[in-house]
Amino acid sequence: MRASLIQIAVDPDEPVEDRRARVARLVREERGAADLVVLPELWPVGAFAYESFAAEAEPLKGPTYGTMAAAARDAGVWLHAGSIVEAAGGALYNTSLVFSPDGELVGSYRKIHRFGFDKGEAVLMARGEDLVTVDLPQLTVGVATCYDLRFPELFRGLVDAGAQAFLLPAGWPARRRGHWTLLAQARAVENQAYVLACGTAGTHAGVEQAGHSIVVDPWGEVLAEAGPDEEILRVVLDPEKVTATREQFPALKDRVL
Ligand SMILES: O=C(O)CCC(=O)C(=O)O
Repeated sequence: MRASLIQIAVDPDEPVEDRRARVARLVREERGAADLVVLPELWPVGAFAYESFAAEAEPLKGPTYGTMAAAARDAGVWLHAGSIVEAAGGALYNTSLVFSPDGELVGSYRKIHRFGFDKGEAVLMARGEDLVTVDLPQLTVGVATCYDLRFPELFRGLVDAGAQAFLLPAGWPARRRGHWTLLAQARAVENQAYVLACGTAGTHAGVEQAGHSIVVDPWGEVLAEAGPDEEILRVVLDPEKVTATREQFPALKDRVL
């Protein structure tokens, strides 16, 4: 299975509408090169652009949904379209969208762990409650978002639900880039699963982004890692590797708690 992670630069000078069109073009250009495309967290607005969340909030089936459904269909790929600021029932959520190659929504995930402590996303957004997995043709993927990466119990829950790979869109700050790489490898090793973690590039709302999107295999080896700027990472995933790793080193079977 060929996967492409598109590490988008989120530049406050680029209007959201233009970025949507540009990202849709980038997804379409993966036609024939990828089976699965992954985008970052909140790339339309910027994960730290808190003051724009309300203005850029959209219903689940809003402009990003429409543009990304069409891009998935045109590219003929499974698309994790990153996340949007979703407006629903008077609240905002950080919601990820996953589309099939027919452009059908096959999964949506509301971020469970909101970042910011007593500020920002943590107070502006409501918390998701449900774990989400999606069955791709050869691989069951579990979905998590950015700060979720720090909470291993969420990933164990996804493994219990059948996940063999984790798709993690993010808007991770450059200041904690070391944690990002370390935690991505840790989640892969402890769960014997692929980690596909796609971050943003650039600086928005005064927060320099780490970039450095990363793909880690079930043994913890880094298959590919981006630099700090906008970039597309292309990797080949082997679903058999998950089975083989779990059989040859069956640590998951020794869980007690
Ligand atoms: O945990 C971190 O260091 C970054 C998390 C974050 O930026 C987010 O969830 O938006």
